[in-house]
Amino acid sequence: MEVGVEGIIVSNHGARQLDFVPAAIDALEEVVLAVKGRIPVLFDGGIRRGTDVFKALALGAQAVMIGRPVIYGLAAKGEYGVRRVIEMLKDELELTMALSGCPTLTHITRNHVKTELDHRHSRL
Ligand SMILES: Cc1cc2nc3c(=O)[nH]c(=O)nc-3n(C[C@H](O)[C@H](O)[C@H](O)COP(=O)(O)O)c2cc1C
Repeated sequence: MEVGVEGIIVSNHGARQLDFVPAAIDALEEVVLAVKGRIPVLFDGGIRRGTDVFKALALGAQAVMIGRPVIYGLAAKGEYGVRRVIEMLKDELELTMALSGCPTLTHITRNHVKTELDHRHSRL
């Protein structure tokens, strides 16, 4: 931020280069906490269903991006397949929000998810 960065994408590039790097989802919260809301934090890597979108938003991402799922949709059914993948993610996210009592995206909070770290702290 000191050098003028206007946003951060938390990503491990789909773990394609180094498959032993930490999962992007495990790095997300640390980045969000460091940024303190000053710039947008986006997230990608491993988003496969609406519940994954919900979790990333709960951990503080402003938005998520997807890579392979749209490629799978494209390979299976062309343009229609890409549209279906996006529709499915949207429908699943909306269902997850409804089941979690979140009428809008801004209602999704950190309290909606528990991480391994939370569990570890609760045992101390
Ligand atoms: C076929 C393919 C090529 C990619 N090429 C690049 C690349 O050249 N540079 C890069 O930063 N990320 C690249 N990525 C990673 C994506 O930008 C993105 O971070 C990743 O696909 C998101 O994870 P997901 O596929 O699990 O949704 C590539 C991903 C795929 C599937």
